[in-house]
Amino acid sequence: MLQKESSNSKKGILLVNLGSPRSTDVKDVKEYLDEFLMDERVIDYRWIFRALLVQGIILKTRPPKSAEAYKTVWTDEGSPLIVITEKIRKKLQKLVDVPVEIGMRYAEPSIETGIRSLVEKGVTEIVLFPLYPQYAMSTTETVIEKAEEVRKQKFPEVKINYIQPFYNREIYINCLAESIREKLPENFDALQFSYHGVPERHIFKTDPTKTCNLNDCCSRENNPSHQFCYRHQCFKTTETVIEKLNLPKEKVIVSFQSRLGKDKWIEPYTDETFETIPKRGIKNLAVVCPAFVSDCLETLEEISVEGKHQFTDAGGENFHYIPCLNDEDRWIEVVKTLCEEKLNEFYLV
Ligand SMILES: C=CC1=C(C)c2cc3[nH]c(cc4nc(cc5[nH]c(cc1n2)c(C)c5CCC(=O)O)C(CCC(=O)O)=C4C)c(C)c3C=C
Ligand SMILES: [Fe+2]
Ligand SMILES: [Fe+2]
Repeated sequence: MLQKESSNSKKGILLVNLGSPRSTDVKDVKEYLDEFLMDERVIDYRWIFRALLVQGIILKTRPPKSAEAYKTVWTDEGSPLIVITEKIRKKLQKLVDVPVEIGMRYAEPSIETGIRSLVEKGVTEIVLFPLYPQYAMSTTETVIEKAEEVRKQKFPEVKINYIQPFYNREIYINCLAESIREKLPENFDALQFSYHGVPERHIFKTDPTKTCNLNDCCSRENNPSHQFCYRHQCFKTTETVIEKLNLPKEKVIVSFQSRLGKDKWIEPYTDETFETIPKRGIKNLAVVCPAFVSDCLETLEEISVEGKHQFTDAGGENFHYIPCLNDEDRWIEVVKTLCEEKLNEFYLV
């Protein structure tokens, strides 16, 4: 179906996610954080200042704390993020007749490892799928930059076609809405959409129009800045999902989690929201994290464990975490459709 008989080229799919440390040992967590935070698209300071902050400050204190957090979510098979990405791969592989591999932006299996595995199977044309619904410099952009660097240096004969952020694709929104609908508790006072945050500066930096003011601009229809505005894309995801769910806006909260450092990140902050909403009468809360397609440290520990404590300590009664899409069959169908669209584009060029 997807392999063209007459073509000499062989196609393949690479699913790319963020990546996790090799193990929960402090030295492995340190190595992972070093690679992650020294990425100029994550901590976007000049090299010398980034090195001073990351190697001089963060890596001196954070690794043991992060390692403890990872221990609370680690499974016998390994990091949830990698285990779930591998499950997605296996299910997708059953539905398509081209090889499917995974690659992580940080640590192993790396993007290079993934491309190499495909090349060893004879693949010359790759559809690379960054598994992030919304665009961010620290996610989609860094994945594409890294893959291009690896391709040019190690596999110049290979072509790569990139799947773009899919927050505005109806098939994805329908899938997410259905998944949430099935998991919502019968009674809840509010549904909170908690997205991973980014520093405000990142939004300004990637705005080609230099018009986004991080305010009403992000919610306005048809603004050319939206293509690279993570904040807009998170709001749009929420808006279209709640429309499908027929939920009134008054019952919905949007917030941004996981901030790091002293810079101003996009607001409101998830942890502060958990601590203030019980006082506004919200005692029964459902929470979903649509910036992640697979559960990971940031959902399983920061939200389901820490977030629940923050909410109940502040007077909240019931905290219901709604898992990510993970390897749900309807999500695998969406992954397949998005990959097939890009595989077919190879035939058009
Ligand atoms: C939408 C996805 C993500 C964005 C945007 C993002 C930006 C971002 N993250 C950090 C710092 C950290 N993130 C950490 C973990 C982590 N981040 C994402 C996704 C996004 N990050 C995921 C899926 C995970 C979990 C990985 C896992 O193994 O499960 C961590 C490490 C954990 C910790 O020590 O807290 C850090 C650090 C920055 C600075 C940033 C944007 C600038
Ligand atoms: Fe915006
Ligand atoms: Fe992160």
